Amino acid sequence: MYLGRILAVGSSEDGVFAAYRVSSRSFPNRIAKKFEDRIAIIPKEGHETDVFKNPYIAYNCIRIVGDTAIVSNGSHTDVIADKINLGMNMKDAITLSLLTMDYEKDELNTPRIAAAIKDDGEGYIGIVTSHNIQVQRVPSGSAYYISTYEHITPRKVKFEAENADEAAAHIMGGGEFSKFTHPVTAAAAFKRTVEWELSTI
Ligand SMILES: NC(=O)c1ncn([C@@H]2O[C@H](COP(=O)(O)O)[C@@H](O)[C@H]2O)c1NC=O
Repeated sequence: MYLGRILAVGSSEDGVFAAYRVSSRSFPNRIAKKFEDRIAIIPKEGHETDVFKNPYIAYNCIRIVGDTAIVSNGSHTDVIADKINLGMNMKDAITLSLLTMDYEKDELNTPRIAAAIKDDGEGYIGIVTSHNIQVQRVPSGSAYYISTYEHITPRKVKFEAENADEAAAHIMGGGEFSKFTHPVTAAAAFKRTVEWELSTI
């Protein structure tokens, strides 16, 4: 089954995570690139001009703002992160940003999906489509995912990861996520004790 872009957030006794996967039929020549406090989705070398063919394929997919990790499938990652950085709560920051930026105006009306999670395990996950907007709490001790196509409401999932590398690997093709086609690249933030660690595949 093809789900398009997929994100997941959650927590267990092992730690707190935010994870992201690009699955893509049209733009498979992309990688996740790690910076100090963020991970970006960018074209592979030789495919840089793809960003002029489609405005939705290069963006920060994960940002860390203090105790909070933000994950999304587009430029709204930065809008949400900036609002949280200014003191807005996660629910309002996600809802307001999804409402304002709306679904993507491409041939598929691709939804925007987003989530944020604090290092205490409390989070929110949401989506805006052409016909709906939904933002839902993620309680500490649970994990949820959502995607741009097919699974367009938050779904509880067993997410097995003890660090950022394992979280990126899990969403790329472990457990439930192994059923979903066209994996391209993945990214994850994980916090066990002191610092958020970041990983890419
Ligand atoms: N975020 C992304 O990485 C991303 N990749 C592709 N899209 C959009 O989704 C459309 C369909 O792409 P695909 O057939 O690869 O799933 C693309 O034309 C583009 O407008 C994206 N936009 C949202 O998911």
